[in-house]
Amino acid sequence: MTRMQPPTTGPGGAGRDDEGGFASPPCLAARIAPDYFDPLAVDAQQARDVARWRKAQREELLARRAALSIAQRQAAAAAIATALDELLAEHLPDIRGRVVAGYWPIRSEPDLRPWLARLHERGAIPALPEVERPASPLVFRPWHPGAAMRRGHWNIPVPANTETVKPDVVLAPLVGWDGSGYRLGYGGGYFDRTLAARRPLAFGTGLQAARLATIYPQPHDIRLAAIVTECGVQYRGRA
Ligand SMILES: Nc1nc2c(c(=O)[nH]1)N(C=O)[C@@H](CNc1ccc(C(=O)N[C@@H](CCC(=O)O)C(=O)O)cc1)CN2
Ligand SMILES: Nc1ncnc2c1ncn2[C@@H]1O[C@H](COP(=O)(O)OP(=O)(O)OP(=O)(O)O)[C@@H](O)[C@H]1O
Repeated sequence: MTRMQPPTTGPGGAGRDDEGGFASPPCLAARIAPDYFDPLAVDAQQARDVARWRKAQREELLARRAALSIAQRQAAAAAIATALDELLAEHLPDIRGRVVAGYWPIRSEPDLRPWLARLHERGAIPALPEVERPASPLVFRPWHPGAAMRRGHWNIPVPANTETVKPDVVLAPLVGWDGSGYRLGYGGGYFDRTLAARRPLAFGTGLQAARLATIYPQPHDIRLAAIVTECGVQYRGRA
């Protein structure tokens, strides 16, 4: 995995190589104990620089996305849904009984609820994520069109039921993405924590215009299985 410095590395950041000085890098540690995360395994200055750079990128990408028309967003969502069908057919030809986690769109995210509704008709079990506890992995609850909802963390609507399911596939909405399969989200680290704890197939969904040269992957960032935009499948990981 390539680790790069952000462009704004300050004093004490560039050239230091603190990674590898610990017996167990955090990516392996997370497999042993999913909640384990060692902030000392990365250079503190570099981690701060990356966090600052990501915050600025998020703001710009979110502002650009918000400026799109509803028609542009709907066209993008329809094209993303077509590419997702292609990916699902490759990975899970029989979708019946499989749990597919989407998301309830916020902040101009492509609305893939119609796609989830079609999967429901085909016998799959759609699910939506919920932040049940801050700084913990997401939980997933079954959902179907018309299901009763309530407001969750950040006011995001979540299914009112208290059941939890284990997704076979998880859609991870992208604020930004890069050609190596890495994702920039809203900065809570929720998807990374979720994917570290369990390994469902994770497909990133977002706009082509949200592509960055790199997101400067950090030890906690987990590569997605695929990235899908309105231009089709943009990244495929090795199975
Ligand atoms: N539609 C949708 N639902 C989703 C997600 C998503 O990305 N999209 N999530 C995907 O994970 C989860 C919610 N993610 C969240 C991510 C960050 C924060 C949050 O509190 N952000 C802080 C900034 C954090 C920081 O920069 O340190 C904030 O904006 O104040 C809340 C929820 C679950 N549901
Ligand atoms: N596996 C993990 N264990 C503990 N903390 C983590 C883990 N993954 C990420 N974090 C924390 O979350 C913070 C935010 O991570 P990051 O910038 O990658 O968020 P994001 O992927 O954009 O957010 P989200 O997935 O919620 O949309 C990191 O600085 C890190 O401290």
